[in-house]
Amino acid sequence: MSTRGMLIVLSGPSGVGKGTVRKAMLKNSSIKFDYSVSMTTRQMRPGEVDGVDYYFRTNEEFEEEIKNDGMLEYAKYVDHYYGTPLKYVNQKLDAGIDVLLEIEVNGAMQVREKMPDGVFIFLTPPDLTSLRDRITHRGTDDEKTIDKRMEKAKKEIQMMTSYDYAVVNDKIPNAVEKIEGIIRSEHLRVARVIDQYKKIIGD
Ligand SMILES: Nc1nc2c(ncn2[C@@H]2O[C@H](COP(=O)(O)OP(=O)(O)O)[C@@H](O)[C@H]2O)c(=O)[nH]1
Ligand SMILES: Nc1ncnc2c1ncn2[C@@H]1O[C@H](COP(=O)(O)OP(=O)(O)O)[C@@H](O)[C@H]1O
Repeated sequence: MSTRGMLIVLSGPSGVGKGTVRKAMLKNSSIKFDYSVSMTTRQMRPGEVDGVDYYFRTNEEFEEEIKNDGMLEYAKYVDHYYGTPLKYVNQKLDAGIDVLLEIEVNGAMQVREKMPDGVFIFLTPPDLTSLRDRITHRGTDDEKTIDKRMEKAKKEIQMMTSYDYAVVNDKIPNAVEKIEGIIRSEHLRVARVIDQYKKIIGD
């Protein structure tokens, strides 16, 4: 029997660099995992692709998924729904593949309830000024939305205490290296590997 995959939850305020760090890990890292594409009702940004960046859905479609118990978790964030389709996550974990979720804090806390053996990592900015700079520099939000995201960011950073690990995204390679270290160590936890030793130590 193959060991079940590990669920890795990466959260952090909007603009901290979650997507950038995740893409860097998928591209270069020796760490293997699948990324769970989220569903959202927000508008597609230029360059985004349906099914790759998000599954872009209408409010009605999203609410139908919720009703059918199709979501592992979901939250409203700056007036839009965001959520994790449950089926994909379970399929991958059952196949022994690690899955990474990149989600905001309310959703992460729902996952904690349902899948407590996940690994919960909070990505933080070096400071609030650089967070604002990154969101502004990304050029995807107007001033009003940036203000909303910054207000939300302060509250989100307070939620850091509910996570297992905190990683500062000062430089992308540093953050990637730290997250890789966390994942490697988590794979060695006795609780995760004990099944492989049952033949030696008995039940
Ligand atoms: N709860 C939850 N949050 C999500 C999900 N997908 C994305 N988010 C979060 O929703 C917030 C807004 O996402 P988005 O509009 O793409 O902005 P960006 O992540 O700041 O580029 C971010 O904090 C995301 O991490 C999801 O499936 N569930
Ligand atoms: N370590 C970093 N230093 C400087 N800029 C960064 C860093 N990480 C990400 N960025 C930039 O910050 C902006 C927001 O990053 P993004 O990955 O979209 O954040 P998130 O997914 O958390 O909303 C992007 O323009 C990205 O290039």
